[in-house]
Amino acid sequence: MRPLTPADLNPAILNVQYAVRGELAIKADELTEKLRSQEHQGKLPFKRVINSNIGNPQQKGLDQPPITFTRQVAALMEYPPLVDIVKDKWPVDVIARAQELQAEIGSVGAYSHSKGIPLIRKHVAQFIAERDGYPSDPEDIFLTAGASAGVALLLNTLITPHKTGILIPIPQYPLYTATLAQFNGVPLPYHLSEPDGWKTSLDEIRTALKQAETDGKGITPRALVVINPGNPTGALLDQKTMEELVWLCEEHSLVLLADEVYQANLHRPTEHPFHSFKQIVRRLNSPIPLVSFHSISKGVFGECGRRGGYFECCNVPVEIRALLYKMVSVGLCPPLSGQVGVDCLVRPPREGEPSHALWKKETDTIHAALAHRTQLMAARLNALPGVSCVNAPGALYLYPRLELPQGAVDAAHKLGKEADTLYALELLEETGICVVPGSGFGQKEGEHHYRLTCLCPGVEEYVGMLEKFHLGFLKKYGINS
Ligand SMILES: Cc1ncc(COP(=O)(O)O)c(C=O)c1O
Repeated sequence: MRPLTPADLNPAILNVQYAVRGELAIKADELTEKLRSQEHQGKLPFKRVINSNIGNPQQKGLDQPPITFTRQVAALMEYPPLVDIVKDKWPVDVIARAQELQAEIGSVGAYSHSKGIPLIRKHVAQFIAERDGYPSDPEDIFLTAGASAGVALLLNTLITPHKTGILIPIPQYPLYTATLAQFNGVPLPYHLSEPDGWKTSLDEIRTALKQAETDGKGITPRALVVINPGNPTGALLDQKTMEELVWLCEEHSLVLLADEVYQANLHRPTEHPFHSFKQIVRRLNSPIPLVSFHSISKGVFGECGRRGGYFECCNVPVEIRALLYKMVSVGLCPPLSGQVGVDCLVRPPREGEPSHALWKKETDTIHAALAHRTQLMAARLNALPGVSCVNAPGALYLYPRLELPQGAVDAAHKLGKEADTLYALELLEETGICVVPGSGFGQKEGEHHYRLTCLCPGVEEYVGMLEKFHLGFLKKYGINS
């Protein structure tokens, strides 16, 4: 029998790249294994690997605690007889919530409706209506296994192979480039403006559209992806830019895909508030098709392993919604534990309810820690020679820019790598800190960045390690004069 080789596989799969779990993450796993083995005891220059490469808040070593309310409801959903043990100990609103969901769902071990449990979709619609001040229809809501599943479904649905252009921001979360590669979509990159705090530039988008029109490849631009708050940049869109983006979608008949998974991660909400695209589209009375994504993975909820999220369709014709329903039904249903998580996300305890005080204390503490770390890390990174870093107002990341010595660029090229990859690899080998090089998110030729999360506890020690490494790296490769 002839052996199976990668050449036998779907070539689109071979083109998929996903840096967040790429070379650096693989190396980090190897180092974690080494730290565990007797043979390498004491031989590495650090005691633990710090996973700063991925927004995984509850990861071991980062230790962001789960929200008690969510876990109590989830526990009762998993094992309803638990109520006999906890009924005098846990708040009555937790028990009432779990019983309400049990009455609707039955066992979390059963398949549900393919779009998700109707009652939970109703709660999502109520959450959206309250957030935006405009009604939302539960029939427009699809619960998903995280936002990623929704994004993949929409891209797969919109793409006619090799002909469909999807406008994506650069830098971007590599879910988009990876999924476009998988489904043979054509990325139409538009650059965010770093000197303006990673602002979204309409001119850049128009340039990308013009290029698609004139390059003779017959690409039809079909959708505009906007990530707000941004990953990896943490930038937030202002309402004026959002309005202009909606009009641009009208002008070019584009579907707007609004990735809003970081909507609750706001470090300076008075100065940089979040506005949903749904609100802007409704306020402008715009007819553009909009699909917006949200998730239980981020915010202060951080339940990313539970795989829960939703998307809302707005101005999407009923027959297209029906096609989406057909496609999700092929996968049967999103995980029930994720759906329960979505219910807790969109229906937290209200003021006056017994669980509210603890919920507020826990969520306030996490928000404050994320904001503090972001602020401190940005200030300290900015004080380093050859580093400039936008002090991100949102999301879970910083995306510092590096001016690297020519010696480092040359050394990296000899290894067939980008200089920021070399920087990230050496950072990992010397300190155990795992970050993602900017090449994984897209950047302009000759630029270097890396993305790190603001999820690491012990921020003073952590940033101290980054500083020491950076100065040593500049010395090793010769500081540019
Ligand atoms: C911008 C963005 N969208 C979507 C996702 C995927 O989130 P989920 O865990 O809900 O699939 C992420 C995860 O990091 C993200 O950063």
